[in-house]
Amino acid sequence: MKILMFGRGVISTLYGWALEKAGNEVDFYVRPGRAADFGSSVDVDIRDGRASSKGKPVQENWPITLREDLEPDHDYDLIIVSVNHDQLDSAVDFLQPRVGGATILIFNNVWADPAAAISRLPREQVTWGFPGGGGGFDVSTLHGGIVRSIFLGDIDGSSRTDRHRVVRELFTDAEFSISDIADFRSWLWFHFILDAGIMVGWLRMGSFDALVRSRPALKEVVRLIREMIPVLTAKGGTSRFGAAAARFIPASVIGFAMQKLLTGDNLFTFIMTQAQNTGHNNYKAQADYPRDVLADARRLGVAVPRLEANEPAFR
Ligand SMILES: NC(=O)C1=CN([C@@H]2O[C@H](COP(=O)(O)OP(=O)(O)OC[C@H]3O[C@@H](n4cnc5c(N)ncnc54)[C@H](OP(=O)(O)O)[C@@H]3O)[C@@H](O)[C@H]2O)C=CC1
Ligand SMILES: CC(C)(CO)C(=O)C(=O)O
Repeated sequence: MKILMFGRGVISTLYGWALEKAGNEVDFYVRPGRAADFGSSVDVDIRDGRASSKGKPVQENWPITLREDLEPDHDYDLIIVSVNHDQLDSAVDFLQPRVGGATILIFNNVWADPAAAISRLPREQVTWGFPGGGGGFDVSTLHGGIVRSIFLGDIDGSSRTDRHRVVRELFTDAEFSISDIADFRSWLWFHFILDAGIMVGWLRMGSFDALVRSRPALKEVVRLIREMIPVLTAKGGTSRFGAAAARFIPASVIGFAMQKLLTGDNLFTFIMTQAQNTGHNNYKAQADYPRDVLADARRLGVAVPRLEANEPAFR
């Protein structure tokens, strides 16, 4: 398959690498003028969790093809968009006259209404997913990892199309396993709330390491997540299993489980540590999550006193 990764960010590079190794042709679209900054290869220093749960170490210099334009009659089969949630609008603006016959996979956080966010694209060409991996760039070296699982979801029937099936096959052929999510809009919003809670804790404690070492700080993250769930439902989402668990299981129990997961010798901890150590999550990237949830809470009249009390950390 001929694939265009939109941007040369962390997720697009990780999954572009995996998909090219699986036999696909992969190019990157970058903003005009950026190709020279990025150069013609990436130093990859990652763990590949498809073969083993701890991840097989990979270190290589990977030659890549960057392009600074995209003609409307291009012949890409698939365009994978993985940008920061506040960049999705501009990505859609760019792609709207240039979709051609390609399937678009939106593969990032979304806090807007997903259907509205892509309303300028041909709806039947759009599929939805979310990465399981992550990390960050240290200058031109990519540090992080991919886990075996990726998420593919349904928004308004999008998972019943042939295009969705082709995307599914692409990832399974590349040795990924798929977690299918029926109500992906609620899943995306719950995931965003999780990130918002973690980012408040991270900002307050000064680092991800400090956050995961502190049981009280993790407990506070759980309480924040719990408080934000009504924002998700006020937006029209439903309280899924994760949200229900966050609501009814005591914060101390979830805090304990989070600490076990986030300090353990596992690929997830490794990925988060790489994201932290490379400075991938700068202040803006962290503060955007709780700030956007708070803005919607205020707009929808949902009381979030705990989040408001933490506002100085992310204003
Ligand atoms: N990194 C991680 O550990 C994880 C990230 N995610 C999620 O995945 C998504 C992507 O994250 P990540 O890859 O880390 O982000 P990055 O900031 O590394 O990558 C985004 C890339 O998209 C480019 N881009 C954005 N808008 C445009 C545009 N209009 N034209 C051209 N290029 C554009 C950016 O370019 P520029 O720099 O020039 O703006 C950047 O290179 C986010 O939603 C994130 O929350 C999910 C799990 C883990
Ligand atoms: C891992 C994290 C919080 C930051 O890198 C992220 O972007 C995500 O999970 O959505």
